[in-house]
Amino acid sequence: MSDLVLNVSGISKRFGGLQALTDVRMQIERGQVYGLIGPNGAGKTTFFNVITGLYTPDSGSFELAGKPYEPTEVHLVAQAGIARTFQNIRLFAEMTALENVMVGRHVRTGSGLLGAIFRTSKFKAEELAIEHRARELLDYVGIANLADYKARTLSYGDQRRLEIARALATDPQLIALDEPAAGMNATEKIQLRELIDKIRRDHRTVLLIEHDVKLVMGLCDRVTVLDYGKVIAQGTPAEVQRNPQVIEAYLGTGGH
Ligand SMILES: Nc1ncnc2c1ncn2[C@@H]1O[C@H](COP(=O)(O)OP(=O)(O)OP(=O)(O)O)[C@@H](O)[C@H]1O
Repeated sequence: MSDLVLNVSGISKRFGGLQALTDVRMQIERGQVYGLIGPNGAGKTTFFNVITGLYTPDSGSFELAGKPYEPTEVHLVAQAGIARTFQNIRLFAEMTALENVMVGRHVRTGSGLLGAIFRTSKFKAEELAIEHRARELLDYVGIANLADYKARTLSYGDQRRLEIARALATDPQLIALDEPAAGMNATEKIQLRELIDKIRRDHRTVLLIEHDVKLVMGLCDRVTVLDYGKVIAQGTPAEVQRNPQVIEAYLGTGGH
């Protein structure tokens, strides 16, 4: 039996007169790197925003790891098990790399505000554990040496790695990466690819929106192609690349 992490059924979203998503369906299995591609304005970001609670869909439903999942409020999304990065990096610029990851980890801890105020022993032990895990994650994404630097001083590629570390810190069922390769140079892209590969080898599940078709085709297990908010193809990269609708709508334009 397949192990579905995210089951998307019939998601539609309209903005005024614009139908941004129409009946989008998708099934993402555990351990997959799943690509979502499409020309500009196809609805990729809208879909991300729907699964991460920023927009409410007009119709359709989700199941996350077999349970109904209603992303109604942004802060509940990480708790439910979806972590994301953003097209325009959103780190806490004045906090260190380590502190940024620790913030992500706090989603999974319990001693709460009173524990923090009174600095209970449970709170202190928990903080130490959080710091330990955050350091492990910085090491995992390859920037352990930058732990004490403010996020804003990191290179672009390292800031993207830090965002991924922060997302992983929430122990997500699904990590959603919104154009992680945007603005990266060739070397950074190779490193990013290696990192996503490693994340998959560790049996984590990744949803990837990306304009870099080469990266998507080389990395993803399955791909969904959106055009004008509709799914026009779904399958392995090889299947999708052969699909005439895809060639016409997207790959044929050569512009992405
Ligand atoms: N908040 C909004 N209000 C109105 N229209 C919106 C809103 N968000 C997105 N849209 C419209 O919905 C359509 C899909 O946009 P979306 O940003 O999801 O596409 P995309 O595939 O992510 O594009 P890109 O590759 O350019 O980022 C576009 O026509 C866009 O103008």
